[in-house]
Amino acid sequence: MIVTESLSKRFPRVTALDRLSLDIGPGVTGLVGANGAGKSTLIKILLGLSPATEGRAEVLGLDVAACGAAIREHVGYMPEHDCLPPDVSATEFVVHMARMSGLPPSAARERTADTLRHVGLYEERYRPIGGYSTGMKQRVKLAQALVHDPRLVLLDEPTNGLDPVGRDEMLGLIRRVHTDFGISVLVTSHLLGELERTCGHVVVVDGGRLLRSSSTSDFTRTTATLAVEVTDSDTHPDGTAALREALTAAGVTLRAGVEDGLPGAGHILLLEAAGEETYDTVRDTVAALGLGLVRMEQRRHHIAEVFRPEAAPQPTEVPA
Ligand SMILES: Nc1ncnc2c1ncn2[C@@H]1O[C@H](COP(=O)(O)OP(=O)(O)OP(=O)(O)O)[C@@H](O)[C@H]1O
Repeated sequence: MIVTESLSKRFPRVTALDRLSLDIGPGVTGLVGANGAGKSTLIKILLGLSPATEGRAEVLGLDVAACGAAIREHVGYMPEHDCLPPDVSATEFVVHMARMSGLPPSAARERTADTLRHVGLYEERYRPIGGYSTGMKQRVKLAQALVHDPRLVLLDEPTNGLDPVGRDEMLGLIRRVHTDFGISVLVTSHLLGELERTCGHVVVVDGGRLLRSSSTSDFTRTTATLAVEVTDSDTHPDGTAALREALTAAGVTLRAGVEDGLPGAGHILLLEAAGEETYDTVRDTVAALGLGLVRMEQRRHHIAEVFRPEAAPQPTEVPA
């Protein structure tokens, strides 16, 4: 779907992309990176809207330097920033975008109705966009990216500004773009956690460079950490120490580091989650020691760990 070879983009004061080589196949792919990592710059180059300084890129087999218009015929784009006219309705705007993509009037109206229904805006479709919530505006932006039935959509921070419920709804819609319509998706975010749930593949960029590109399952396997907190008991006045010892003996790998900022941070053990069996081992070990299990949860990954792999909690030898 997308191939880049040593792609660079230099602005006078900053290198936004630095020899980035990617090969992204069909499906839903997440492009994750902190603000300024180069995500929007990459998207603009892929759409043929901004020339690269060096290197090359192909989208759907078309060279971005020569075939921008053809690429935009088959690729939908949801920009990051609010760019919607406040005085027109969602229907008017999306029909207009469909017409701009070359659809005849009747097809444009039909596709607009279908697409607005898909994104959950059917009831409000005749109201002016200016009165919409942030979530509704994001849906209009998604609808206009889908209306011309593209093969691929590039979604730039579609969950920006949304509350947790709005985020989940948007992520659900994005998954359905692929499952219901077979459209491939490249979606950017600065939050690794939300992309892990949505994407089959995750690409991480930092400072315009590729940090990592792998399937989400590989990613989760190598970074999954379980946080476990237990109570003390009369037999084990330091329940955490007793559990640490017992889990080490049971072959569970403990990770260094503490869960800063959480209540009872010093009493939380971090473990490498090797699979479902780790949950069973922890539950059985806690029960065998007669301790109370306060929490056992998969720790949300912190983006800093991915950007600075050396800062990630490493498996550690814990003295028995
Ligand atoms: N037109 C431009 N002129 C100069 N510098 C630019 C331009 N566009 C982007 N940059 C710089 O390039 C770097 C990458 O920006 P880019 O917008 O691609 O990052 P991003 O990962 O999309 O982050 P964000 O989500 O904050 O937009 C930043 O340092 C940005 O300031």
